[in-house]
Amino acid sequence: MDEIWGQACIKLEKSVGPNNFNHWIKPLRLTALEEGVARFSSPTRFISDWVSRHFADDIMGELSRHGQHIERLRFEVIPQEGNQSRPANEKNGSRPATAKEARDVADAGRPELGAPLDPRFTFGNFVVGKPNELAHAAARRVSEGGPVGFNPLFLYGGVGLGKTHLMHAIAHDYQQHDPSARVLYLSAEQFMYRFVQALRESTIMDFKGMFRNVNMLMVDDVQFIAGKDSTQEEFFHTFNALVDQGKQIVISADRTPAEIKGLEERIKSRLSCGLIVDLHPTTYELRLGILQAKTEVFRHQQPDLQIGNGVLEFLANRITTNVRVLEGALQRLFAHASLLRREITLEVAQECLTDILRTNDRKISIDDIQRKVAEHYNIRLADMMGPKRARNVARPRQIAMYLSKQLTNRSLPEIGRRFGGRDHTTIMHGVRKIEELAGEDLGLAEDIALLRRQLEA
Ligand SMILES: Nc1ncnc2c1ncn2[C@@H]1O[C@H](COP(=O)(O)OP(=O)(O)OP(=O)(O)O)[C@@H](O)[C@H]1O
Repeated sequence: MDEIWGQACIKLEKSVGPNNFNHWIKPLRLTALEEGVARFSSPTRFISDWVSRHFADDIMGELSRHGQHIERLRFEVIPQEGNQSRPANEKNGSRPATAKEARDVADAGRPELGAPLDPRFTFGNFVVGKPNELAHAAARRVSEGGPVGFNPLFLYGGVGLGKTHLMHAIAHDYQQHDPSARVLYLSAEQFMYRFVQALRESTIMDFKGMFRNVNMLMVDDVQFIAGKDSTQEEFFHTFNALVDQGKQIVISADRTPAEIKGLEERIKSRLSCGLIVDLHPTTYELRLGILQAKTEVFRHQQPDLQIGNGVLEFLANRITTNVRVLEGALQRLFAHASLLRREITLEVAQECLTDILRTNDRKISIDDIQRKVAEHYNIRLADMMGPKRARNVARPRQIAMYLSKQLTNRSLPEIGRRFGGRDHTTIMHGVRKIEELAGEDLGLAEDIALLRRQLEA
């Protein structure tokens, strides 16, 4: 049995990755193979549930490749010593989940319990620049293992700036330095989900055992547990138990611990004990660096990819919100280029990314639009807001309404207010009218395209 399982394990470690393997599959023992059923012993129910949900196909496939025809897995929980006892430094028991927590779990349906690591999120693929150099250096230091002067490492920053990427990179490298190390990475939402599930299924000791047995715990988006009292409490105990054992903790959030409303003071102070570093909004240079690096990778797969001069610079200039959007834009351009087998020129990029560019364009204001349109049609700026209904005034006003809708993030009522307190239905009518007319009148369509280009320049 041990030999068959040993051989299957060699393959499984490759197919599910070392982190998943060490966490979930390694603790299992194959005890019997009979009538299409593989029987295992597992130290906790948590592990067996997880394995049957996530890795059953891999295991059955692997065993079948070794001459066994396996259709089902069965688990018997045989607790290892210490798993049933309450951890020594745990003074409080677990509070029952609050109604809100139970509801959140129910609302989430049946979310994935685990969080596999993304193989693309490595240090090698992380572009370092001024805004993220400190976070990167701290992450590198933690990933080397050994005693680290700061625990936890708390990474924070706005959406899509690389927090998750850095956390996965830490986990990859840490695991590489010590392949037997157990790294547990999950989002705060998953932490809550697992906690509530453990309460419901009376497996809380397994839950505690699982979390206290890791070498490194990484919790992403910790702001999620704000206001969730029982989860916070459990998190607090887990945190303390690990820190007491000298285990490294890495946390991420969208703001500093002090700024997370609804987070208990004692947790805020614990989270602030280590090193708090932020990922600043990207600069033009960093965005360009990221675009160049990603283009380089893509060029390896598709050597004939042609990107015209200035396209990457244009994207770095115009898409300033977050790296995820920047990546999405680039992916779309690559897909476009490989389908049409055409060089990506500046014009192609502009056309292909109109929607992304539009929502990213914060620089265009309704004021700019009104001014530009008034100037173009030679009417007074005041006529944009005024009541005149003569066509030579009303039409440009509608064009300005249309462009305001297209080029800014303003809602119809907001646009209405900026056009002399008009109702949102008037704005909607104006927008539709222009869409309709532009479909029939080439001159008007060209006028609009010209205005748009001038505004976007
Ligand atoms: N410096 C960087 N170099 C290369 N890729 C980056 C960099 N920063 C971010 N990315 C990429 O941008 C995308 C978004 O990053 P990530 O998911 O890590 O953001 P996040 O800060 O965790 O966002 P959220 O707040 O939404 O969780 C990922 O695909 C990531 O690889």
